[in-house]
Amino acid sequence: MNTNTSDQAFADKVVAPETAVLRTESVSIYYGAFMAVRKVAMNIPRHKVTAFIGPSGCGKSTLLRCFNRLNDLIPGARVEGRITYNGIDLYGPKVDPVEVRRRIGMVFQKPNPFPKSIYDNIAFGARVNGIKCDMDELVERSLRQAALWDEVKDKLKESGLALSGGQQQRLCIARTVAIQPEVILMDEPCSALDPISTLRIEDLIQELKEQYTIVIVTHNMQQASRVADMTAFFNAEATDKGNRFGYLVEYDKTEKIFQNPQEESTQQYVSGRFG
Ligand SMILES: Nc1ncnc2c1ncn2[C@@H]1O[C@H](COP(=O)(O)OP(=O)(O)OP(=O)(O)O)[C@@H](O)[C@H]1O
Repeated sequence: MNTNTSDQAFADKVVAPETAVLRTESVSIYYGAFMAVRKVAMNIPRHKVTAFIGPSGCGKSTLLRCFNRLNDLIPGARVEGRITYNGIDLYGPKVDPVEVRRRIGMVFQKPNPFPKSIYDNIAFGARVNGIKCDMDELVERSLRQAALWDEVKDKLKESGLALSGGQQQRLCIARTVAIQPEVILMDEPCSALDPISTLRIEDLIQELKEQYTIVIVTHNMQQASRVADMTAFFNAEATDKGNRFGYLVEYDKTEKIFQNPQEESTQQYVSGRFG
């Protein structure tokens, strides 16, 4: 196990702390007594795409969910160590998790539009989050940002559920950007989509990073190499009790992870030899 990746000084060399939006300091994550993720120290840079890769069960989604406190909703889940967002302790006593989720949005594996019109999919979330503006303008701007406007502009009153899977996922991205977050977390956003829809979402991710910081979990190695500026490789290791905990093996520029990784296990994983 690479001990550097639990060391803050090392994390600060990979991504300078002043350029980081999110920062984990020796973060371990538990479900009850089970430690799912062990001692992660990493900085997520602003206006870049960071990919989390690694075999199933190594804790990628668990860590991602902690970035917007979605794990709070799972009984028994808890975080040890510190996660900061723009220098503020995300789990501090004065921090409102609802506000955290407004600033740090999430797009899930399976597109999950509301059973409402395309228009209301965007307007509803914006209203609930107290955004007061010209709603027509916000709907158009968000759909344009999600590269969906041209396909839906003539049917805004139709159900979001009537769209194709790829369109639904772009609608979910439009809904997320409408709330004007700073960070967008994506948990395998293309795994339920066909290759063409996948490429559209990947193009969209490239455009969105101009304005947002993106963290994406993906099992698709080519996707990570295509979209991510930084890549974190996680793996799982067995404990004496037979449990497996996830840990960060290596985190660096995507090019380095794919072409010249430091750790042998990273090399094996990115070349498809395990996982
Ligand atoms: N709600 C939960 N309650 C208890 N254990 C959980 C829960 N969610 C995840 N785990 C456990 O935490 C560990 C990490 O799971 P997680 O889903 O974060 O991994 P992952 O790397 O994202 O996997 P995958 O690539 O398969 O999605 C696994 O052992 C999993 O069984």
